[in-house]
Amino acid sequence: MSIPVQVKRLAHGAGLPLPAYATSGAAGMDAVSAEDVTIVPGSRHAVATGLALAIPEGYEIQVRPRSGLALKHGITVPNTPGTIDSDYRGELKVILINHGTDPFVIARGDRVAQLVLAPVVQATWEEVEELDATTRGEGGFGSTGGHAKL
Ligand SMILES: O=c1ccn([C@H]2C[C@H](O)[C@@H](COP(=O)(O)OP(=O)(O)OP(=O)(O)O)O2)c(=O)[nH]1
Ligand SMILES: [Mg+2]
Repeated sequence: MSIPVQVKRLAHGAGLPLPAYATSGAAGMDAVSAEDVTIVPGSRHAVATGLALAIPEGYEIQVRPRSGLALKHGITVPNTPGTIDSDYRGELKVILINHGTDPFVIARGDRVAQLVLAPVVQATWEEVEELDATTRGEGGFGSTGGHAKL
């Protein structure tokens, strides 16, 4: 299933490929950098994509890390999954952080993250005095234990 999403190339995005699915079953479209930039160990950068979007109402785009960059270079998205709201018309940027030991060199055109289109359900609060009882109750944060019963 696919739905149309409007995309506008900004001036510095000219000539770059649009985010694309690498295979027919890919969940995410790989987005490319519109800039040459080096991220030194421990630092962050909002990488320009040269793109602005109009995502249909009722959907969002999630910005997720690429596992290859995470495994090989310690490069990830600190706010993962980044949220691109349907009403955002500014430039889509990919925030990256270098958890590795070496400077990470990005060249314009490098695929830096993946974009996943996802449906959004908004909540309306229904405030109550009492919540229903459950088996879990207030237990959380490891309350069910950690070791599998072998
Ligand atoms: O990785 C990201 C995350 C966000 N955005 C843009 C699109 C999104 O719609 C907007 C706001 O993002 P978010 O709500 O995560 O940030 P905020 O810190 O809450 O800022 P704001 O007050 O603008 O909502 O910034 C990006 O381009 N890349
Ligand atoms: Mg916000």
